[in-house]
Amino acid sequence: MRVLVAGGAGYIGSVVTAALLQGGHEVTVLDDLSTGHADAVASGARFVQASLHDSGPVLAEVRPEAVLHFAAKSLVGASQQTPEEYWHVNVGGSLALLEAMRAADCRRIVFSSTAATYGEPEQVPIREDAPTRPTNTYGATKLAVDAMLTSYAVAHDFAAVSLRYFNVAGAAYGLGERHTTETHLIPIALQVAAGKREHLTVYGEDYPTPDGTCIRDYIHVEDLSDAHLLALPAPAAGEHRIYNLGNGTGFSVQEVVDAVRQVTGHPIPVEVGPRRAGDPAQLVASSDRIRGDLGWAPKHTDLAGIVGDAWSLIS
Ligand SMILES: NC(=O)c1ccc[n+]([C@@H]2O[C@H](COP(=O)([O-])OP(=O)(O)OC[C@H]3O[C@@H](n4cnc5c(N)ncnc54)[C@H](O)[C@@H]3O)[C@@H](O)[C@H]2O)c1
Ligand SMILES: O=c1ccn([C@@H]2O[C@H](COP(=O)(O)OP(=O)(O)O[C@H]3O[C@H](CO)[C@@H](O)[C@H](O)[C@H]3O)[C@@H](O)[C@H]2O)c(=O)[nH]1
Repeated sequence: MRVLVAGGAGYIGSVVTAALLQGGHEVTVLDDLSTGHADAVASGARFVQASLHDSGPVLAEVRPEAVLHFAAKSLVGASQQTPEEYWHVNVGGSLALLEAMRAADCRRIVFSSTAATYGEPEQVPIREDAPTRPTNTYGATKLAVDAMLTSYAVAHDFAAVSLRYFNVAGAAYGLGERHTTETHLIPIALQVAAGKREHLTVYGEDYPTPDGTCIRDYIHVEDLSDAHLLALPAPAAGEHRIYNLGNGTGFSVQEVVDAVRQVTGHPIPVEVGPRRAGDPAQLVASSDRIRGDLGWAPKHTDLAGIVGDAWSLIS
């Protein structure tokens, strides 16, 4: 397939770009490099530096058969400080991309949605039919794009899939997390192990969880990438599917820190700070729907293995 990968210079998009190339697809990456890196784009892909808001001419020229849409602002904490940026990029940018697709007669899309669309869950593991009540602006913007995709499927015959990722981690194809200002738990803990930071701050230990720290479901980026390749051809025209993607096992912040200590052999000094605004206590996925529909199954479910793959790029 001839595909356009929006946000393909970022962490997850660059891994999926490498997998698409390996699968024989023809790939153009569109990315404004606001948080991505041109050198993360695999050499077999064409790279165009452009914003989602200016995607019209790019799609008109490339004429892709499908789009994989990773481009977004994606930090829970920052979305509470500068919500306008999140609405502008995530919702305004996605609308511009969908309109560029319509103009180029491209109606197949896989979108990076998130566990943050659910908010504080009533039940774990979280299924796709759980209530969506985001506790932060980031989740609200992603939920708005999910709704946009349903409308475009109904009104404009789009074939769409929203993949609601839980916490993505690990590395593949020599590509890992590389954010200029890192905010994610595992890379920060690894930076402490590598001596690049003095300590890790745990954001709250008064949550209603067994050890008081937040619980998340960590999914390996390679398993996530497999899901994209399965999802790409799956929906029919007029269909919008939603799939959760996680391992189905929750680990607390404390357990992640312990795994990093074990994998790296370094002490990880920890300070306890206040809660981070917008963080739900517990997010754990049920991925039964994608397992049943598409036969997806994660291969890397062991936390130490996921941490070890990320560490191998740093150490
Ligand atoms: N990392 C996670 O744990 C996680 C979990 C759930 C969902 N997601 C979603 O997955 C996607 C990829 O996340 P990531 O961790 O790889 O983030 P990332 O920041 O590494 O990648 C995002 C990419 O999009 C590009 N981009 C941002 N705004 C753009 C714009 N207006 N026009 C063109 N390009 C733009 C950035 O330059 C970057 O290369 C995001 O949509 C994110 O919301 C990530
Ligand atoms: O220095 C740190 C960094 C994080 N945390 C905690 O660790 C957990 C994980 O945080 P982080 O790695 O920042 O990921 P999330 O905020 O859970 O968000 C990720 O996972 C979401 C899905 O669950 C995605 O939607 C987001 O895009 C992605 O950034 C949270 O409880 C944080 O409070 C700390 O205690 N200290």
